[in-house]
Amino acid sequence: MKKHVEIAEKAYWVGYVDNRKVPFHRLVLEKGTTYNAYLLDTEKPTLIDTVDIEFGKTFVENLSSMMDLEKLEYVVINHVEPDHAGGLPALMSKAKNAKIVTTALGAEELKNMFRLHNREFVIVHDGMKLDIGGKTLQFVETPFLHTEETMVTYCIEDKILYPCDQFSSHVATYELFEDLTTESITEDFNVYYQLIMHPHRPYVQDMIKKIRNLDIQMIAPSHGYILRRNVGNYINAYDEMSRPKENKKAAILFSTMTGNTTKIAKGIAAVMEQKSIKTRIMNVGNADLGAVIDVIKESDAVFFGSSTRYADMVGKMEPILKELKHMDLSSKLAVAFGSYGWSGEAVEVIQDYLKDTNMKTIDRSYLIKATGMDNLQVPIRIKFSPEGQEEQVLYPSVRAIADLLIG
Ligand SMILES: Cc1cc2nc3c(=O)[nH]c(=O)nc-3n(C[C@H](O)[C@H](O)[C@H](O)COP(=O)(O)O)c2cc1C
Repeated sequence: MKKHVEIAEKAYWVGYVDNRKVPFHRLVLEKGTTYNAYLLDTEKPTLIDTVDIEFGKTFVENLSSMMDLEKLEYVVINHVEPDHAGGLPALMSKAKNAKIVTTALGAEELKNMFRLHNREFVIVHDGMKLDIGGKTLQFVETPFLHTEETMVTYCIEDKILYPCDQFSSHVATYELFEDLTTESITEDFNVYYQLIMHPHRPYVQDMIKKIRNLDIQMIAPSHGYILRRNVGNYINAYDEMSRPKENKKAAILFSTMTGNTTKIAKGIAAVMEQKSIKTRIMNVGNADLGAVIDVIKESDAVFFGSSTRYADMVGKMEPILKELKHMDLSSKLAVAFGSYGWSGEAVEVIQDYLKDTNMKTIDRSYLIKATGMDNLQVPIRIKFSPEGQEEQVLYPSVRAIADLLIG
């Protein structure tokens, strides 16, 4: 197996090919994968990403046979997950003078994960450039692709984009370059996108806007094939696959005593409409049960809200919820919400009813697994009036739900 491969002048692949069936993110990667790291052998030698934590020692031995690691100036970490940053502990013990180049959040996570508090960090912000002596790197922050701290690195002289997880495929390739394989990589490329990137679809659109103005001749990701033929097609494919689905409909059904839950319902509607979701908002206080059921049937997502009065729901929410378990609603998302004063039992009672239906009932666990974001609160519980709490509690969660709906 080759230990390094030249990909451009003074730029080398120095990764590791893992040809096992690799357990990863609750999946088994049947075709294995690669952990692609790159060495830019300039006046200020720079490494871009490392390999999986399991292969850190082999990686460092390989690099040591190529260079004196004390001369390594920078280690760029695009993404902290241990299948890319996992070689850092082994590397940094030998690369005594190297500075770690990453985002502010990336630095915090790396310090805590690998006990690197005493090492020097260069904190990257969007658009920042770094002269590495003969080549210039430019950094673009791409949050949530794959996790929140993520960025990509572009080498201006070589016109190479190093996007870490983005544009990857899980294949244990020895050819390394897509144009050297006889097999089509389309399925592996698309499956990878669907599994890893699509849950963060809106961020893919943001990333594409940011990289569109770069002259990219090669994409050197951190898993699978390096892309240097029709590179624009791969960027267009991400653009196409991440476009929002149109014509989705939501209904917001609620009961209230004094109007606080109405305000929450209106806040939810505003966010949904910003995402071009056709939204119907309905106080079920005086509504006919049949009419409410029709609205539920024609919606793709339904929010059920009530304030709490003596530890229970108010108004006519209960008869509606009782109907749901007799209906086939398996294609629909369901969300509970409500205003409360101190304990907010109504929201939990709604949630109990929803879990007894075949709707996809969203809670915090569902959202963490679907989006990787841990700052969201669903069911949506708001103490008294939502005014002033929208940006912290209400809007981020509703935006994430809307993105699931149009994703
Ligand atoms: C008669 C009454 C009973 C209430 N009981 C509860 C309760 O058991 N638990 C709770 O968390 N809040 C309770 N609250 C507080 C309300 O849920 C809170 O004021 C809420 O913001 C009202 O929302 P709404 O305007 O949408 O009805 C009660 C309020 C009233 C007036």
